[in-house]
Amino acid sequence: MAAHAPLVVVMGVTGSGKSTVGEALSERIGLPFAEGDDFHPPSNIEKMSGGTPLNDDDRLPWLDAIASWLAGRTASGGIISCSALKRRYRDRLAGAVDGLFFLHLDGSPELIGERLEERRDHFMPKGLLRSQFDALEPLTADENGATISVAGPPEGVVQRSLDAIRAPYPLQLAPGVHAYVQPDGGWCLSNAGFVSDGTTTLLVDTAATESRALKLRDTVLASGAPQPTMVVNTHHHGDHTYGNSVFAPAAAVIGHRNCRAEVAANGKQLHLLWPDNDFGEITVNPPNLTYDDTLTLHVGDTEVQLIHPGVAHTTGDTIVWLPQQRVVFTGDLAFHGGSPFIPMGSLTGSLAALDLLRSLGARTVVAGHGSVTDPGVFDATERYLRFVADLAQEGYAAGRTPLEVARTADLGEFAALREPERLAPNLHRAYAELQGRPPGVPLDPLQVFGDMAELNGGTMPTCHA
Ligand SMILES: Nc1ncnc2c1ncn2[C@@H]1O[C@H](COP(=O)(O)OP(=O)(O)O)[C@@H](O)[C@H]1O
Ligand SMILES: O=C(O)[C@H](O)[C@@H](O)[C@H](O)[C@H](O)COP(=O)(O)O
Repeated sequence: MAAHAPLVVVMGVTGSGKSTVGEALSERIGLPFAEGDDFHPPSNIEKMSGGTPLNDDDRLPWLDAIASWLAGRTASGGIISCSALKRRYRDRLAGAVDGLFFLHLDGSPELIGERLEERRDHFMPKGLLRSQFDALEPLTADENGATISVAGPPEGVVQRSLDAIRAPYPLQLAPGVHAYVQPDGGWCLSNAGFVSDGTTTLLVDTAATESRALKLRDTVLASGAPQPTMVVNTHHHGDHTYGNSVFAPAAAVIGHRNCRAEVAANGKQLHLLWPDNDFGEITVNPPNLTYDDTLTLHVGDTEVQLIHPGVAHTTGDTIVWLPQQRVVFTGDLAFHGGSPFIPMGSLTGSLAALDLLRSLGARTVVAGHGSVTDPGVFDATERYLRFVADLAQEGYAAGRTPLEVARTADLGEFAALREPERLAPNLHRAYAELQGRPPGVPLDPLQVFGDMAELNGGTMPTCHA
C-alpha cells in the first residue's frame, strides 16, 4: 500500500537530538513516534553499554526491526529515530517502504559532545561518539532526505525539521535526471522533473503557484543545470501548468495539441476552484509547441520520448519516457498514495494508459503526485479504477446517483488513499461512459465539483499549494 503520510527516519550520531526532535515532531504533526533504541536486541545494548561500538552484523537485525515498524505504517505515516549512519543501512530501510524521508541531525563533535556530557540516564557512553562520527556517511543527492543543523535551541531545530519534511525536494534518479517532489502530493502539490546534460535543460511540469515555480527554478539552477529551454506539460491542469509563465518565453512550452487547447480554454482554472488561494502572478501560457501522437526530444545523449496515451486523465495527457534511464514521468495518469482523478478524461482510457505505461518497462516511476515509486503504482491505480467501474455499473443499474453511490461505498483498501472525495467525480465519468458518451466529453463542472464538495462534508477540499 502506498504511503500517503510522511514516513521519517530521524538519523544522526548518538546525542544529535534524534529522540528530542522526533518526539517534538510527532507532537507537532500528529504522527506516531518510535524510539529506535527500543528495537535493539539486548545484546546490542549490552555491547554499547560496555563501550564497544556495534558492527554491521550487530546492526542488521535492529535495522530489519525498524524496517518492519516502518512497513507497518505506510498508510498512517510515522517517525522513528535511528542513527542510520551508513548509506547501506539507509538503503536497507528505504528498500522496505516507498518515499522514506531521512532527516539527518547534523552537529559538530564538540557541540554534541557537550550535550552528551549533560545527558543522564542513558546507556550510551559518551566515549562511543568518536566511533559514531567515524561510521557516519552523510546523505547524498540521490537519497530522499535533508540535513538539518542542530545548533541552537530545540524549538528552532524542530521548526527547521518540519520545514524540511514539508519542503519540495529534488531527487536524482540517474545522472542528469531529477524528480522534483512536492510533499505530500495533496491537492495542487504536483511533481515536476528535470533532465539536463549541463548545457540543455528540459523541465517536466511547472507547479501551481508563482512562488513554487520560482523555487522549482532555483532548485534546477542549484543543481548546476542551466535555465530550461524546454518545458513539457504532462496535461493542462493548473497545478502542472500555472508556473509556465516563470519559464516562458525563454523556454518552449511543449504539450499535446489538446493540452494547448485546454490550457487556453480553461484560463485561470485554479482561481475558479480556490479563489482565496494566493497563486501569485500567473499568466496563462499554453504550450506553443504541440504534437499529436509521439515526439522525441534530445537532451545531450538522453532521449526523452513524449507519448500521448489517448484520452485518459484528460484529453491531452503526455507520458514522458526516458528509455535509457528507464524513468517515466506519468503526469496524473498515476497518483502515488492519492486517489486517481478522471472526470476530465476517461475510465477505459485510463486503464489503457496504464497498460501502455506498464509496457514501457520503467524501473522508476514519477507519478503526478506523491513520492517517487515503481511500476507497482500502476497496479494500485488499476485496482482503484476497476473498483470505480464496478461501483458505477451497480449504481447505474440500480438508478442511484453517483453521489449516493459514493456516500455508501465501502472504500476498503482505498480508504488509505488521500482525497477520497474524488470518488464522486470519478463516478460521474464512469456513468458518462455507461451512457455511451465519448471519452473526455465535458461534464457539468457544477455537478461534478458540487458532488465532490458534498462528499467532502459540504466544502471544497483545501488547496495545499
Ligand atoms: N537543540 C538542543 N539544544 C540543547 N540540548 C539538546 C538539543 N537537542 C537535544 N538536546 C539534549 O541533548 C541530549 C541528546 O539528545 P537526544 O535527543 O537524546 O539525542 P539522540 O536521541 O540522538 O541520542 C539530550 O540530553 C537532549 O536533552
Ligand atoms: O548504530 C549504532 O551504533 C547505535 O544504534 C547508535 O547509533 C545509536 O545512536 C544508539 O542506539 C545509541 O542511542 P542514542 O542515539 O539514543 O544515543
